[in-house]
Amino acid sequence: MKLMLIAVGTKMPDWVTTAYEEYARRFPRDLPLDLIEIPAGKRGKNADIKRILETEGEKMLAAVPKGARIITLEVEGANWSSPQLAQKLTQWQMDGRDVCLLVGGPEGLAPACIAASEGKWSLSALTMPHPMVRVVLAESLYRAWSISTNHPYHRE
Ligand SMILES: C[S@@+](CC[C@H](N)C(=O)[O-])C[C@H]1O[C@@H](n2cnc3c(N)ncnc32)[C@H](O)[C@@H]1O
Repeated sequence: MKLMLIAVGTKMPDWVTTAYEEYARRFPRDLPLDLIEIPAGKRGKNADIKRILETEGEKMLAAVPKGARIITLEVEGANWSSPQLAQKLTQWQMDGRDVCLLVGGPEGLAPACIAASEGKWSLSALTMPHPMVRVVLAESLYRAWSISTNHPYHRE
């Protein structure tokens, strides 16, 4: 099984890329965390935000492999503790389907992505900038993996 982070936004600041890769590179071979960046639509003065969101959503869903489980990152989703996330990760691994984690852009996720979601995950009740979400998500999943494998990274 693989984890795929499908996120709106390219050209992240260096600190985001460095921090994200610091965690992403730690995942084991049998559970890689792959990143697919979806270019954000141009948000000019008279931009049609609804259309931009729809286009971003279409591109995100097109990047999801057939049969994969879609988890959307949403402020109003469910809060999972690290041990709960570790349980979810173990269940997902047993189930064998790839897991796609969808992170929206400045206006959030397209309705089509939310409709396709099999689980809504909130990292916090606070709204975070989408570059920050990548970093917190990668660390949280890495910690969950470390709990599920008794790796010493996670200490109570
Ligand atoms: C800047 S936020 C979008 C804010 C937008 N006003 C909204 O309500 O969705 C960009 C993306 O980051 C993710 N995000 C931001 N904060 C989050 C949180 N606390 N938990 C989970 N995902 C979050 C969501 O996927 C969101 O679509």
